[in-house]
Amino acid sequence: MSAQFTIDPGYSLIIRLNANCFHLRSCSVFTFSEKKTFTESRMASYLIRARIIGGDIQTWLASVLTVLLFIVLTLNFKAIISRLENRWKLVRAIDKFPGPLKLPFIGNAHLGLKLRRNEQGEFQEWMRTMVKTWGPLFRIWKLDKPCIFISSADLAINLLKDNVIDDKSEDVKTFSVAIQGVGLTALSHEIHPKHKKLWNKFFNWRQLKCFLPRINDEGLKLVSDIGQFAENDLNSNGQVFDLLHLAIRCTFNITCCSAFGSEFVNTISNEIADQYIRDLHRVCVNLTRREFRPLLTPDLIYYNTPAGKETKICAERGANLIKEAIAFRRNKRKCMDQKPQDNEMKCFVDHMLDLHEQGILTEDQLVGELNVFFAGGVDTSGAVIGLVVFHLSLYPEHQEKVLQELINVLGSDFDSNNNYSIDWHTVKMFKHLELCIKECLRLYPLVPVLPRRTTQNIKLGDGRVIPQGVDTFIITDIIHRDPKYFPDPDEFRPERHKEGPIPAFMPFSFGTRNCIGQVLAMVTMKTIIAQLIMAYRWQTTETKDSFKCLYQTLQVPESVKCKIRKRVY
Ligand code: HEM
Repeated sequence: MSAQFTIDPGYSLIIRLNANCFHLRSCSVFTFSEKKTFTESRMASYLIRARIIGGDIQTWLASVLTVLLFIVLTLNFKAIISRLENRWKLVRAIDKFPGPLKLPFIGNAHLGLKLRRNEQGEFQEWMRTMVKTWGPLFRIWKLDKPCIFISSADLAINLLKDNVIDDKSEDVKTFSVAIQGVGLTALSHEIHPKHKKLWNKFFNWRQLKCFLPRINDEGLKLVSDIGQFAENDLNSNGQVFDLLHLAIRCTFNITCCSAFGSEFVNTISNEIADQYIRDLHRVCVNLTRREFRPLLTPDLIYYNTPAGKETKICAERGANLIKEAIAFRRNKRKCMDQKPQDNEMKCFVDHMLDLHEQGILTEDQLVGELNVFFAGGVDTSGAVIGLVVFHLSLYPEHQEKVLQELINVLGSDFDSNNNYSIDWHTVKMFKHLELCIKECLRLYPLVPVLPRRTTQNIKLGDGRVIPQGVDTFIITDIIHRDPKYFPDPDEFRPERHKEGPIPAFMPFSFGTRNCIGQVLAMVTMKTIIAQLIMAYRWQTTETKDSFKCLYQTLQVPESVKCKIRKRVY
């Protein structure tokens, strides 16, 4: 006799489909409006129906997904295997280079935790210790990403010359996104050449010559501004002041003028300019720190930390200034009868707006390129002016030599009112000054680490390979003190550059990603320093050992404490 089941009205028969491997809510429901009695065989037929029309929507979805996943996995099996194989090859290739013990999942991320929290020197010390411990070619695992650090001068020269590390490392790209400045510095090696050509059209001699009068004016303004600190009495104690900020403020105006035109410079108050300089500094410090703490890599984590929030605010303020400047120039162009022609004083924004109007640049690219130009020009030349004046104060014999050269070159242009202006022709004749600038850039390269990425597999002499797509950092700071190329490397000896270019000297880098602003920077630095040296006799209260640089994206002096006395001719 078969068993019987009774179900009252309103009750449901729920049949669970245990066959389902996902253990989802895989049930079939039969609801009855009147009392029902089933025999065992009838119940079995319900069971079969339930299996056939099978479960609810999730069950169907899960089954479909399973099938799809299966198809995708089968089709991509080869790709997955080849990815795993590539990863394995990459790990094997990178681990042939020496480096600290790597931990599972985090690699060497824990090393960043050891960095001291002070800004000055922490990364330099870290870098020097690593080079001492692991040699001129070592690797670091930043979470799962490998990085190769190079401080061998010969290898660096070859890599830069052969243009095989012409992409930019991940951190440059992150940096550019953070400052809303995805421009020339961060572009991938595929599109970079096209944009460099666009920039090069602007950076020609004729164009740069047009900026000299403005550079002269800003230099004279600086000379006049620091007049308040000058001592006339030979023996009295002069007032000590910090030249660094004033010099950066001067190059801020020069960059602003070459980027956006002199009308826009005149609309910028001291507060806004100072704020921009401070913001740029904070962003550089914060983002460099972030690079050394890979656990802060995800934006979601970083931008919720105090440093991340500060970075965002500072970067946004900077980008807004650039957008304001573009809007200002657009309005100005609307009011102009004629746009400036090529042989007239054209600022960088005009050049870029022309390209935008021709459909060559998008609005984002326009903002990005101008942001890079501005950030690239503000902190750089100003910091080096401070650096050079400090060294000329520390080594009075070189200050005297520079002065004699200036007097010889400028001749009758050099009148008693200090109303001299330096032209394109004379600036090239400041030879000893140029040697001093080069020697300062050797001892304190402004970009102490060149952050690149390999664009192909690079086979080294000993058979090891740096695979394509690996972040590669060239430590110019150490290369510039290689005794093979620079005997007595810690000595300030400008004459070492007299014989012509030294291959391991790379303050502006070389190859396709070299500094596009180097001529503008050199002309600016030479003009301003010449004016400062002609107007005043410089002394410093610091010593070679007490002088400190901040070592982050850029290596800039912490301060340049000086005393000056007006020169009488
Ligand atoms: C003393 C002053 C300067 C120094 C020492 C300097 C140094 C450098 C270095 C070393 C690089 C190459 C980084 C690399 O190889 O990865 C570079 C790139 C660059 N610099 Fe300068 N720079 C200076 C001034 C300027 C100025 C005044 C500007 C602009 C107005 C500028 C704009 C740029 C740009 C746009 C790049 C990227 C070039 C590219 O990727 O093709 N720099 N600079």
